[in-house]
Amino acid sequence: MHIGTPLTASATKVMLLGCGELGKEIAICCQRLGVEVIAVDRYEHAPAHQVAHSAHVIDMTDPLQLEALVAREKPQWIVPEIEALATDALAWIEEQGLATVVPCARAVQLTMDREGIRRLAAEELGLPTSRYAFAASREELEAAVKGVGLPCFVKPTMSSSGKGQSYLTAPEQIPAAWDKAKSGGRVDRGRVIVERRIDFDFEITLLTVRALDENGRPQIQFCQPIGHRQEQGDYVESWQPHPMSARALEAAQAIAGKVVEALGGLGLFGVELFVKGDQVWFSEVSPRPHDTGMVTMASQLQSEFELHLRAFLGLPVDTALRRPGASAVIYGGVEGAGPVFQGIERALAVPESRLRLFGKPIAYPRRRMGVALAAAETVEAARQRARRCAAAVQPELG
Ligand SMILES: Nc1ncnc2c1ncn2[C@@H]1O[C@H](COP(=O)(O)OP(=O)(O)OP(=O)(O)O)[C@@H](O)[C@H]1O
Ligand SMILES: NCC(=O)N[C@@H]1O[C@H](COP(=O)([O-])[O-])[C@@H](O)[C@H]1O
Ligand SMILES: [Mg+2]
Repeated sequence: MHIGTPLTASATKVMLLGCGELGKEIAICCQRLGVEVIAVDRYEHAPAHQVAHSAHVIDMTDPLQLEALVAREKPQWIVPEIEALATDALAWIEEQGLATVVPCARAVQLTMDREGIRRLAAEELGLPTSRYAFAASREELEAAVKGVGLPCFVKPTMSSSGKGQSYLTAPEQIPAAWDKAKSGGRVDRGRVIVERRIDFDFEITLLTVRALDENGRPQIQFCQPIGHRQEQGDYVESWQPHPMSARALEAAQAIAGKVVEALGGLGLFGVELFVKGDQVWFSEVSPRPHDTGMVTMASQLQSEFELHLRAFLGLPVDTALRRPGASAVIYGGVEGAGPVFQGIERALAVPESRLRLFGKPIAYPRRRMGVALAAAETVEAARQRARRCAAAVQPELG
């Protein structure tokens, strides 16, 4: 392929829809290859806005605003980075041949909506998932919870990072769960999914890359499994590789391969799986780099962000592990504008550690503001280092 110089008529242009921590790293990878980055998000000074050639603030769930911006900027590639997007507009843009949606518009439409991806995985592909049902009112939710059984999770159909999610152990919790899903998701689509809780030993993200091989044919490759720990539906710590039995790994790769092949397009996908013994369940999949996959910046030859970019540009990819690694989340802790971070010297004194402070302009207690990364001889040592590094960083209001 040819890469045109940024800001020239022949520029290779990528439009990022969503400019959080994941988008910021994609933008940096684009910059390194001389690819022009148009960064779009719902608020000003989002992390990727700060490292892009141009920045826009629009309501990305409004199809008209999205279509107008694409018509003006004429990117070759559109890279969705967040769930809350007018995905039908992306399908229209792709259909009109205006831009290539990464990995492809259908994959984005299906995965950004829990109903689309769950029905594809369970009903069309026949993959093992938790029991589930959908509901569009409080009364339907009551029936859905009864059908699925307790304990269960209630989640808005369009959300991420645990937003609007509730864990139910008793029927009395249903009204509050409905209200939380309506008000706490990234977008209120009026529908929720009820999922029976899976009693797993551990959960993993299997980063799965669909990239062109040397003959120009799409081929699937896997990264080593990433283990992670979640609190309130949001990841707090991840590590790679996560040890698992050969049979479980084989089952995990088979599930991830089927889902990604069915979604299609070129790019990296974060396939979330639950594992108990040799048994594996599909949970969900992101059509883009995954938050738990930030660890790959410490553990792999090519990070998940570089892999995503290389894959959709049609460039060679290498999913090899470099060294065991871990990541630990740094939360806002405080609430307000212009947070500053104390303790950086102490944090970076941890061997083989690195920090990513995202530059989000506003902090709130449970907002992810940064991540500590570390590598070591073993996963356990890397986890300790990442945790130590993260714990040393103290966000404060400036
Ligand atoms: N059916 C389930 N059984 C057991 N645990 C679950 C189930 N659904 C969700 N969880 C727990 O909650 C976490 C978050 O759920 P899920 O991934 O669906 O939310 P999310 O909002 O999409 O989060 P993210 O954007 O971080 O992936 C899971 O990683 C898992 O720890
Ligand atoms: N699990 C999905 C995920 O991690 N998404 C990441 O969080 C950002 C939103 O953060 P914010 O809510 O703090 O603005 C998104 O833009 C993306 O980078
Ligand atoms: Mg998830």
